[in-house]
Amino acid sequence: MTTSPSPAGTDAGAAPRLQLTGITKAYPAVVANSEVSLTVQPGEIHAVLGENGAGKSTLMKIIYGAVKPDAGTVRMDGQSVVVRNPQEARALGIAMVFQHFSLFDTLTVAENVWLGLDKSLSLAEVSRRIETTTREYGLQLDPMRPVHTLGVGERQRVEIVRSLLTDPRLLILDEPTSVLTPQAVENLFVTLRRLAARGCSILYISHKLHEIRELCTACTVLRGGKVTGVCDPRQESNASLSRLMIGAEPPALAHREVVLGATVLDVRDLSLSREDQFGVDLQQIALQVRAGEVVGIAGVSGNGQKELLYALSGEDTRAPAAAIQVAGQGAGRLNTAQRRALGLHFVPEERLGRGAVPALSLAHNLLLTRKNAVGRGGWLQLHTLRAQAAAIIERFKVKASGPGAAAQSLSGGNLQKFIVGREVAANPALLIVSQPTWGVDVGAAAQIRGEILKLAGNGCAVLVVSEELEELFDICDRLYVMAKGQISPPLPRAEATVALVGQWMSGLWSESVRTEGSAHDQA
Ligand SMILES: Nc1ncnc2c1ncn2[C@@H]1O[C@H](COP(=O)(O)OP(=O)(O)OP(=O)(O)O)[C@@H](O)[C@H]1O
Repeated sequence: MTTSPSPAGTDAGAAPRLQLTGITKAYPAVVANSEVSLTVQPGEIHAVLGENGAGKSTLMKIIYGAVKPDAGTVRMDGQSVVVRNPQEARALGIAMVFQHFSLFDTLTVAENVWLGLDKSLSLAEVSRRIETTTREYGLQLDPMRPVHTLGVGERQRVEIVRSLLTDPRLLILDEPTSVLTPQAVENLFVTLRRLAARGCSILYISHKLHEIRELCTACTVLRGGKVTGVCDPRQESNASLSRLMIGAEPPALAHREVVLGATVLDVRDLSLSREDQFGVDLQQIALQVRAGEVVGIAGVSGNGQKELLYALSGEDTRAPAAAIQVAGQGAGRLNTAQRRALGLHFVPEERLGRGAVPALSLAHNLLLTRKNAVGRGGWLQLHTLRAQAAAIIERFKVKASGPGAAAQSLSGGNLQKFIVGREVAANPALLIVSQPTWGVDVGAAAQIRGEILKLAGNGCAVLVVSEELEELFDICDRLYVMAKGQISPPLPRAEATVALVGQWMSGLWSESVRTEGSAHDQA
């Protein structure tokens, strides 16, 4: 263990809320943290910034007692502590919102929150507190909903509310805003500033540089497991933060000429009743995507996107055949494999579980969506699989020990790059992708968006479902907005403004279509 001074350069006075010194953690294939020092003052909102695989999540899990460091010391309020598990962390007043959720699907929101608290409160009291907290912080959440009926954005809200209820002294948020709408992000920031003003320190991981500059007053940058800089993000630009983090600025997206081909996805009058009590009924959905264009679906999660994606991907086969046409064929009743045979490839929003099997190698994970390495008699051509996985790793710059690495050993952003890469590299005729750059760093986000545009340039029809308006504005030629199970008329990119799309997110498109220009933000 070392006793090197804090790198933050903050002056003495009250002891730092958290002080890490010389934290090191090695995995067989990589040193995830190497001699990391980090100091967080009471009431400080401190960003941890770094490219995918830089070691941010590992460091946070060490603070929270979920991963044991090989070396280094942790001090809370000047006292040396050894946090052996999350219970001990919570006893010290440390709360954490994870990048991957740790919720029980079959239980309700209130039951999940209750499980994470000490059991001095009754379930009814926990439900009441959830209602008060969600109201106070403007986070919509029904305590009685079973978690399996929630979209990812809503699940994230459960995790955030669960942490808030513990009244933490140090709150760790690992990419909390990846699936929140701009309004929800603003609400969250109000919450976090209020918490900080009360003296709670916050460690904030995000790949969104403008958020870090808006919210955080200190920032530690990691690269390859080492601290490469400590700065005040308010004094930095997006470009300078990018340089600190990846050594360069992300490349600008190349502008492209859109050459439209035939309609590849044609959804007409698609109505489906919800399959569970808390789902959303799809009502008369109509949308088209032509070869060569990128079409976006904006909207707050939980407005039918999940149900629509299930119906489009073939996980739900209840739609009338003609309601979903893929490449001119009625596909409503086809399963996922049959739709894939028509050229439809799909990237779901949940990376682990639906997008990848965590315990399997990257090479074997290819088998989920492609069969070209399965030989006659069903024998696997392992060398072909490996070579395909290696090509994706290389092309999408996925940080992994190789094609044999288990999906769960990858950092969140690197797994996302691999899954998107797997589907893009399959050269689909129709790519449907949900939250394409969720959790990836600025360099990788630019790369994934570039690959999506290139695919469209080569004649692929692309449908992107995203809660990030900026992303949709960046890559889409047309936009639809989903609200309450319905879909808006298409909106050309040139006519889409944040205010108008915000208004449509509350389902108010018929009014703005009638009284053009009267849009004001009601979302
Ligand atoms: N359980 C594990 N087994 C093996 N390697 C691991 C494990 N957990 C993390 N790693 C490796 O440690 C490195 C750091 O991962 P970590 O998840 O901390 O990165 P990160 O900065 O949070 O990335 P991201 O922004 O993509 O979430 C990566 O190379 C990752 O593959």
